[in-house]
Amino acid sequence: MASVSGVCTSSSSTFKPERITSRATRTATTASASLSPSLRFLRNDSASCPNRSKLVSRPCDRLLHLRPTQSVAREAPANFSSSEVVPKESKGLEKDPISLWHRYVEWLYQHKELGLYLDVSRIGFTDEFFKEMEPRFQASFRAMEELERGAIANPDEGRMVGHYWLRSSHLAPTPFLRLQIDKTLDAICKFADDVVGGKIKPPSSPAGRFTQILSVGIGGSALGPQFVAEALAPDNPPLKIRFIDNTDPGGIDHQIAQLGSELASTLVIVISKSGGTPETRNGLLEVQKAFREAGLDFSKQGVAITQENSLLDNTARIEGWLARFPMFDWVGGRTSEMSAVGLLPAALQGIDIKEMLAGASLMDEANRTTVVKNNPAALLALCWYWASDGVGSKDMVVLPYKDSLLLFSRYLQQLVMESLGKEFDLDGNRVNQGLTVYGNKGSTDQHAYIQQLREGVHNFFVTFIEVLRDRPPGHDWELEPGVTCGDYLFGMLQGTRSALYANNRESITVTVQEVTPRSVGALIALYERAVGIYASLININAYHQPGVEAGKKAAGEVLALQKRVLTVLNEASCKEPVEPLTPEEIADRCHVPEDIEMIYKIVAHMAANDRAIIAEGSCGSPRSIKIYLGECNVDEL
Ligand SMILES: O=P(O)(O)OC[C@H]1O[C@](O)(CO)[C@@H](O)[C@@H]1O
Repeated sequence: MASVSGVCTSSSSTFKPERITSRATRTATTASASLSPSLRFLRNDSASCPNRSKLVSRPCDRLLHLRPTQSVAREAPANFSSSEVVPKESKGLEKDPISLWHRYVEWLYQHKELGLYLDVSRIGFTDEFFKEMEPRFQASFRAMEELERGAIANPDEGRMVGHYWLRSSHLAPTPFLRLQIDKTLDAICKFADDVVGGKIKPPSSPAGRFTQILSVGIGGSALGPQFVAEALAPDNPPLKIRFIDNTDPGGIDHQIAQLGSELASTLVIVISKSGGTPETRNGLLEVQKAFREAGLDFSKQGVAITQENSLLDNTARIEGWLARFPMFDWVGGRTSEMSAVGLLPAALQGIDIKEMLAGASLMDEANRTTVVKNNPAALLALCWYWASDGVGSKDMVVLPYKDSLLLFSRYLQQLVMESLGKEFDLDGNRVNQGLTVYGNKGSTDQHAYIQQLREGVHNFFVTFIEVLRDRPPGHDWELEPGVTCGDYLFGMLQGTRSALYANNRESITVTVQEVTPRSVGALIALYERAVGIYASLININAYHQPGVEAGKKAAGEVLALQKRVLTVLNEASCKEPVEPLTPEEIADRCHVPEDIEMIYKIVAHMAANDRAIIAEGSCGSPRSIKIYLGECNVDEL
């Protein structure tokens, strides 16, 4: 790969993962030993689960049977003895501090070069569980290996899944793909260097160079860049970034208004893999309108990141936009942070993208070992499976104790939930799988919902993200004798971890030295692989999102219905005198009486936006209203 100077500082690295080993006697928790007989049956009795011994591809039926038990627990009345309904894993966690210390040391994973640690000691999986899962992990490692070799790992869409190649192009299955990856990276670096260096400049800005980025995209075409900008952008980046990630006109207006006269020095990056996502298209049209109104030529400031020949790509090509970068068919939106989607905005903000790639590559390498205890992604998947019974029975609360990692949980929400939340498994069985992710940051959340986590409904496990370095060297000070501000943050994390565990709430802790491009790249890669391994354990396709289509289709139907409503209203409004209509009358004239409720909502929305007038009644009593259009459009009659 050509090395590029400037914003794309090149880095080389060698990899040597290392596990902290200990001669201390292993004392894993014996959670199951102290469970009631029936609860122990639920967790450990493999004889009762015929599939258990040959668990290669689907969650054990026995585990699926946990769902009713848990809904009983949630719905139990206040006077119901909680000990009768508390799920099995909330009991019997190891509490002896010395045994816990041994468990901590025994299971602690360290990646020396990345300065990353993974502590799974506060998840109560047993040795038996670990052994039972081993063959399934070996199967998932084989699946990951095939995926990396270019297998069609997304069978529904007939696609390869190649986000791992983006940071190690030599692994791409064909020379053509390798070339595509390397060429794109070089093009990103060159473009970013030229923009930051002022070689590529906006045509009519007094600043004489680009000062702002407006990123238009949604889902995987926004969440990674948002997370990385928050985590890594310097205090004074060469270009500041803001996002339009919705079709909310108010939000779009706000972003454009905030840019003000700097619109003239704004680089607009429109990101959409498919190139046809309505929210992104709308954002683009709104921004183009703002450019027109400001007398600016959008094409000189517009950049597209999309698949070749998509609608967006063709638009950008025909209109002669400033630049176009490819998204590859084999990279999914939610795993696209290391493609042009994430790398271009990052490089433009002065973030060292080669370090991000190096961190991800090192993490991928570590996750290729087939020894579960030495494989951090597998350890995460193991914990998720244990904590949520392999069926998502518990939610994953992600708590980074670092402001700059605020958006990590939001980023993970899509990565995990769009990947794992599936109705059917790969064999076509209805499984309704998933793993719910939420969280913001510590210690802030301690003053919000952690009260419930400690004492309320026990439907979660926590992942703490710890950052050891509080501030850059030389900036720290003691705000009271012997104690810094960062010590408080550290204390809050450790205190919460202990307090939750004391109340049988399990947790994982991921620790990094600092928030750097390298550690952020590694974190992304860690979770991408954990999702892949976990998906394989539960036998689902992590790389498609059929469920999203239903909402998109329904939205399209609403808009089609609105057009029919407008036609009917226009006809009535062109009459002399004007004929205001009730929702029922509109529904009848549209020949869809069954859509009356939606028609009411459509006219109420139109009235709220001065596009229709309520002649009689009020929206509080839907049957009472009569509505017409303020203007009659004769051309449409
Ligand atoms: O990049 P696109 O094609 O605009 O899609 C945006 C997002 O929409 C989805 O397809 C569905 O919500 C996501 O998977 C994707 O990240």
